[in-house]
Order: sequence, then structure tokens, then C-alpha cells
Amino acid sequence: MTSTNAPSIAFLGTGSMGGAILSGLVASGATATSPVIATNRTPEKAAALSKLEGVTGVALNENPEGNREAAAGADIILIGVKPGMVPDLLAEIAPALKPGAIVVSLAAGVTIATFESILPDTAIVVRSMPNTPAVVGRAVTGIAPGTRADAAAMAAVRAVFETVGEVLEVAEDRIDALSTISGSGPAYVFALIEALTAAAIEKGFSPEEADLLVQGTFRGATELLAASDQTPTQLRINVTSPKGTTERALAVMSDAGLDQMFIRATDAALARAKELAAGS
Ligand SMILES: NC(=O)C1=CN([C@@H]2O[C@H](COP(=O)(O)OP(=O)(O)OC[C@H]3O[C@@H](n4cnc5c(N)ncnc54)[C@H](O)[C@@H]3O)[C@@H](O)[C@H]2O)C=CC1
Ligand SMILES: O=C(O)[C@@H]1CCC=N1
Repeated sequence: MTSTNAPSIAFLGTGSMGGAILSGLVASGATATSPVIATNRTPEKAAALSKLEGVTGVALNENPEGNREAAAGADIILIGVKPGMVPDLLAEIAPALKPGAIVVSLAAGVTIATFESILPDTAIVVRSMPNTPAVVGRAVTGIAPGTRADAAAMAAVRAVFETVGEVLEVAEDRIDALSTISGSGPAYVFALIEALTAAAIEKGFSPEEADLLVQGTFRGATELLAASDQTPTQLRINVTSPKGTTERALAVMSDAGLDQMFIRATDAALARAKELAAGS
């Protein structure tokens, strides 16, 4: 532990997801008192990471020992590489880990069993599934304990993710399902925004006008939901005048199978997680 008693953290693989968590941590002020090492491949990205307060960026293309060195000094190591790269990275850092180091997976699909089969018995594994709104402190992160993760380890990992949003602890057998909802979820929301924006442009609005209308509506609706004590169902009903225009639009969405579409979409994501678990 550092002199602040905050755990020292290493990010191995600082791309979209690792970078989102890191920038959320920086924005929270956490890295000012508890410095972080963040590895990635290129010197350009490492230089950009090093500009963040309390962050040392390491370029593996310049320092091939970077992952091992970062892991050796860390209490909590976040594994932020693509799922297919995880086993090689774990094998690389395994000999360097401090006893009791907590290794946190960000990877979709890769199981705790895979992590624990490669890492030493002294390492504690926690599987997580965050999402990119971590950048603005609005992540939703699922965490699941490995076989050696006790309450103290889970509390330490929860504290990291609570810095960038909300945390839900689940058993590992729920984490792939959780990933299909909140891990992938921001992409579903952005896809809906893209589709409604295309509809606005089709109705004759300029792209700038369409962005204002659509993004303002998504922001307004979610902020209304957050501020309201009414359910999403009631808030939808409040917009939908009997025999009015919204009713017609929602009927089209219902006929197009909106509810079933999300079930099929999340089923497809779940099936892909099982493929990733099998290493494909
Ligand atoms: N993008 C997302 O919204 C989410 C991603 N995840 C998971 O996060 C992980 C990373 O995904 P993304 O950030 O989207 O990918 P990404 O491709 O944006 O980031 C991966 C990073 O790893 C670096 N890298 C490659 N080889 C490396 C190595 N040997 N050591 C250290 N760094 C290395 C790359 O330079 C890159 O910066 C994946 O396992 C994914 O399943 C989980 C939840 C959400
Ligand atoms: O698409 C993926 O595989 C990752 C996991 C959840 C969000 N992004």
C-alpha cells in the first residue's frame, strides 16, 4: 500500500474501457493522492496518459518489461486488453505479482477459472464488467468474486469502481448476462440516438438541428427519470396522449417487435460471451 493507504493501481491495457475508468478516476481526484501506472502499446498514447494527473503512461513498444514492472508494484491490477490477449498477458505478469495482489478482469467472456489457472495461488481474482460512462463518473459495473476473493478484496475493488459510478456485486454465473445489459448497453443507447437522428434528418432537419433535438431529448428524458419518483412506464404514459401522435409511433415500434428485439440482441451478446470463454 502507498503512504495514503490507498491501494496502488496498475492498468494493463488502457484503451476504450481501461482509459474510461482511468479518466473517471483522474476526474474524481483519486489519482492525485494515489498514483497509477497505465500501460499500452504506443509511445504517443503513453505520453497522453502521462499528462493526466497522477498517471504514468508506459509504452510497451519502448519498454517490453512495462507490464511486469507495473504489475510488480501494484496492489490492484486491472486487465484491460482484448479477451483473446488475456491469457498471454496473465502468463507474462504471473511471476511478478506481489502476494495478495488483486487482479481485476475487465474482459468480456474470460472466466475466473481461466485467470486462476494461469496466476499463482497467492493472487486474488475479481471479474468485473464496467461500462464506458465511467469517463463521466456514471459507470455501472458488475463485480464477481474469484475463489480467493474475500470481503476485504471485494471492498477494495468496489471502492475503485465506485469512484467512477455504481457497482453491483453478482456471482460469476451472472456476469455475462449483466454484460449484455450494462456492459454493451451504452452502445445500444448510442445506436438508438443514431437511428432517431437519421429519422430527424429524413424529416428535413439539418444534422446540427437533429443533434440538438435528439441528444437534448435523450438527456432530458434520462434526467427526468433520474429526478422523478415515477416509473419509466408512467413517464411514457405521461407523453402518450390517448388517440394522440405518440401512440401511433409506439404502435409501430411495438409491431416491429421492440421488446423481443432487445431479448434477441442480448441473447446474441450472451452467446458471443460463451464463445469468448471458450477462447474463440
Ligand atoms: N469497450 C467497452 O465498452 C468495454 C470493454 N470491456 C473489455 O475491456 C477490454 C478492452 O476493451 P477495449 O478497451 O474496448 O479495447 P481497446 O482495443 O480500446 O484497448 C485495448 C488496449 O490494450 C492495449 N494493449 C494491447 N496489447 C497489450 C498488452 N500486451 N499489454 C498491455 N496493453 C496492451 C492496446 O494498446 C489498447 O490500448 C476487453 O477485454 C473488453 O471485453 C468491458 C466492458 C466494456
Ligand atoms: O463488446 C464487447 O465485447 C465489450 C464487452 C461489453 C462491451 N464491450
